Amino acid sequence: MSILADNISWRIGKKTVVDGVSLRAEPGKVLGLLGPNGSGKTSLLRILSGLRQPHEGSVRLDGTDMRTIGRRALAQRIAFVEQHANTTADLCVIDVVKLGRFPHRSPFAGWGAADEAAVNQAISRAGLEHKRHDRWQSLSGGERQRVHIARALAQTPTELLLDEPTNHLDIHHQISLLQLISSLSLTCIVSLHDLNHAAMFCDRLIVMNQGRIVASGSPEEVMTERLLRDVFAVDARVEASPHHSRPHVQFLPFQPGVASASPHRG
Ligand SMILES: Nc1ncnc2c1ncn2[C@@H]1O[C@H](COP(=O)(O)OP(=O)(O)OP(=O)(O)O)[C@@H](O)[C@H]1O
Repeated sequence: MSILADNISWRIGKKTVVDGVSLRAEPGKVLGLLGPNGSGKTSLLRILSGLRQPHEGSVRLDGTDMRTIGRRALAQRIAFVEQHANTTADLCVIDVVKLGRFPHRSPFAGWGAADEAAVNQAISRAGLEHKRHDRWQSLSGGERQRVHIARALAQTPTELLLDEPTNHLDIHHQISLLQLISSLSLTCIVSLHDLNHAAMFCDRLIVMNQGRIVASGSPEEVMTERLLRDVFAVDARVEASPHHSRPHVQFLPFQPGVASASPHRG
């Protein structure tokens, strides 16, 4: 067991954004978080990362209530790559990645061999060796995204949470990032919009709608034509891929003259 959320809810004003969510994320497995825009994925990830307290329910890390774990101890084990992460300071790639070591360093300890190894491995895994001395401001959106992922890996977390990490990446880097995530022996929770990538690389999937979990299970159990119609308001055919045997979704065009029902949001 690694992350266990029990019946958590979070509200803003009168709106319940996360509504009675329970989940379990396990070491060495990738849990995919799916759902239409505004269904509560980011809000849930912020709670699971400890950035936000749920109004109801609890999150446990290896059985310990997260509220009783100090900020530094939390930062030593959970890395969270947010969707619109930015860095305004005038830093180079290597400096941003080094920030990932911050939770592990004491004020009196110098930069050690473990720090150096973690940063180098993270830079290499994110495919950024040739960019390590480039300035942050000179990077493209996708390169910046990969630097944030490298910073999270340099943190050497046991839990890695990523909010739409493939957003700005070209297809090569999307696939290589998801392959990297699925090869790590960490507890990973990743929100994704690409349903085929989710089916290919996640061990289990959770689908959210209006703050609630409406489906969970293996990609085969979750990725059904009915769910795609009911939750995402798309007509699609789902078949086992002959190449990787996971479900593969083929989307059909909306019928002319038939208004597509957009997913219902609160
Ligand atoms: N701080 C906030 N103030 C007001 N509304 C908020 C706040 N945080 C979240 N919400 C609302 O809660 C809902 C869920 O937002 P959230 O960002 O968690 O959804 P999401 O599933 O990650 O969406 P997307 O796929 O578009 O990134 C949205 O309607 C959003 O506007």
